Amino acid sequence: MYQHPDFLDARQCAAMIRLIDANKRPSTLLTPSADPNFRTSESCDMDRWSPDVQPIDESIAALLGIDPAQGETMQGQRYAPGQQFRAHHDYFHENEGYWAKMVESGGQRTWTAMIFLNDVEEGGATWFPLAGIRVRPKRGLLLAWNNMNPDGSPNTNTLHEGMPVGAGVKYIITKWFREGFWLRD
Ligand SMILES: O=C(O)CCC(=O)C(=O)O
Ligand SMILES: [Fe+2]
Repeated sequence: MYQHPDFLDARQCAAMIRLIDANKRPSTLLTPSADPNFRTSESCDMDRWSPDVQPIDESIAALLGIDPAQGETMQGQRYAPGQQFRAHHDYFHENEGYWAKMVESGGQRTWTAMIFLNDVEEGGATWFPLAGIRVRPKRGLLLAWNNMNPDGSPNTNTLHEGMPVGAGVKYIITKWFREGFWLRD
């Protein structure tokens, strides 16, 4: 797992927060969970062609050395106090019903990049219980990790959780990359 402090400046973070507040709706899951509190945040698509988003989108791809066309639509996420995203992997489970659709949209997820857009008063850390890493929200801080092992198999040690916010509101953007092309012409 890599960390890049101050990847975004205060102005860029504020612009992303404004877009999230304007467009947020309840977050969804690819596979329904038996736990109604599995993912309680709100999310939105960040339009990759909008003037505030495009430079950020492209700078994340450049940092990772990945073609921007392999990147899914960036997600904005907002967690109010008590909201969370319980432990999960970002890679797809190839035995699930959704997998055929994912193959058509670029295949497996490889890298995840996420950026904290604000400092949070209490809680809201991103926790990797198997890797033993816990990162507190810090405005502008980017985290990146590869969900795959070198041989292309899913790295189960990337299990992670967006811990419940205690006080304040947590805003992040998340960018997932595919092994193939998400965008095609
Ligand atoms: O909110 C967090 O800290 C984690 C978010 C996350 O895991 C995701 O967007 O896939
Ligand atoms: Fe995740």
